[in-house]
Amino acid sequence: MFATLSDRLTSTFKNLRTKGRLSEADIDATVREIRRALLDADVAVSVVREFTGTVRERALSAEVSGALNPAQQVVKIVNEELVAILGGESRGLNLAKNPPTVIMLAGLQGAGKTTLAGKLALNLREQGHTPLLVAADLQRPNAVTQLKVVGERAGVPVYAPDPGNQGAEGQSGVSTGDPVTVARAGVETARSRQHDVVIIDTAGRLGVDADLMQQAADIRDATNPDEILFVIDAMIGQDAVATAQAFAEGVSFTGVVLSKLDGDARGGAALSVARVTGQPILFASTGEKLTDFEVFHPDRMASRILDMGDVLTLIEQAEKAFDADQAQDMADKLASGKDFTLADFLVQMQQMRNMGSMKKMLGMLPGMGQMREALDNFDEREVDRVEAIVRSMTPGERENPKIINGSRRARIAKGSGVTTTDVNQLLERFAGAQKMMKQMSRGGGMPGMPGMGNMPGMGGKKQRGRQAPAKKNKKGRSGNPAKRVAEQQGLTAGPSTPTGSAFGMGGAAKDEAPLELPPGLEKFLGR
Ligand SMILES: Nc1nc2c(ncn2[C@@H]2O[C@H](COP(=O)(O)OP(=O)(O)OP(=O)(O)O)[C@@H](O)[C@H]2O)c(=O)[nH]1
Repeated sequence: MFATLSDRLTSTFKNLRTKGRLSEADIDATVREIRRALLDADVAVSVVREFTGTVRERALSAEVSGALNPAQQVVKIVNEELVAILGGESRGLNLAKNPPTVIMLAGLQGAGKTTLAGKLALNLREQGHTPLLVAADLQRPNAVTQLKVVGERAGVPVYAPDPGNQGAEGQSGVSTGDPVTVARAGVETARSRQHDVVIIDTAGRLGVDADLMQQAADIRDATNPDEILFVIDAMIGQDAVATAQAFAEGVSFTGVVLSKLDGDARGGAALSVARVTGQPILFASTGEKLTDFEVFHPDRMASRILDMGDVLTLIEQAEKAFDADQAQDMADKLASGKDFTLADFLVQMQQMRNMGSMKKMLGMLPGMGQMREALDNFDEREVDRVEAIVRSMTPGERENPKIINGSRRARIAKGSGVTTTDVNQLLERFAGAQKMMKQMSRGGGMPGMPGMGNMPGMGGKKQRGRQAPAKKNKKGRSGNPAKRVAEQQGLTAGPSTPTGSAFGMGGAAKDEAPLELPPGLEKFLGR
């Protein structure tokens, strides 16, 4: 995602001086590089012009402040302007006062609407809503079946016209051939069956055409949606703007969903659409699986583009995947001085797996752009191999790896289909990690990371009482201290994942000094 743009921008900033003042020539040279990088990433020309104009103006008039050196000042400006073109503030879905909330999806063929319908439905269901999917894409022969499959995976019912022309889900009088009638009947069904959200999947076409727009507009008029989400493939490059404008005029959408953000596309659509249409990007689709779905936050996306990581999204995904009680039990166990065992490691690994692709997760850490090659070469199967090795051990061996002698190692290797060297390496690495964990739980801090032992929540002091799982409180603020501080400051928080807490690591405390720049950026600029 934005790999090339990210590399180009970060290498531009690296060349900036960190002392003295930037001359006009320095700023012009930097702005030129930024312009090229954005154009090469397929960002719309009008957006690039506006963006670079503002950055130049602000960089020229920036006061030299004691807190930031000139390079940091430019990065800060670019970061803020990126957030602005990505839409500034993020907003959630507009939910109807009188349910059901009607959400209509629109976009070109293959944009990812049907897939998105399933992802959104799952996401809403997980939040306690009771969505109903409506198959109003009757253009493509397989679209209804596809939505049914997606609905089944998401655990969400689908209202679809009956192929036998008996109507949808046994209802009579619904023609298979009329998407407007199906959409209207779908909303009525949702109302009568008390679904609080209806998601209407509509047909796409290869290109923008009058029929497509008319059909979308007719469905809109028949169902009066609370949200019309325009789904756009982030890989379509410069066509994004014309397509978005056509849909904005044709159906007047209220929000954008970027799909296929996982591709190594240049990603220009992401950076152009919100600005050009004036409508916010609400969600991002980042893969083919139902869980490859994110709420879009302009500030976090800007942070990723500038290789400053996206630790908040990482934390949220961890919160979803991790069992808070299990994590707390682990923290308690370590704080009481007990060893972290291979059985614990297995549990941790399973929870990590629930978070999805390791590569994607690692990519959200600050500075990972500089390790892209290593990341690209990261073999997800390595995790499978490690798990297979641990699973081939007996419970006794997992509790006490010291008993694993030569013959046991050979047996484990055979059982897991690896070599004895692989088993040896894993045991060595594990012994090192176990030692580190012990040191941390005694308050010695993390080896090689001076001062971390003094961080709040770190070290051997047992936290009093059970820590509440990192969920939002009644005011909608995060229960996670690091996240709460970040929310208050509008910044990306330092690492404090449930895995972290499982290892006895807390996060930033509430009374910590305010950060001026996201931690990733500070690290990147060597502050
Ligand atoms: N890599 C990737 N593939 C995606 C993503 N979203 C959708 N796809 C794939 O893109 C293809 C088209 O997605 P659909 O959801 O069928 O698109 P659609 O907009 O409903 O298409 P029509 O019904 O023909 O209008 C499918 O193969 C999906 O698996 C994504 O975020 N990342």
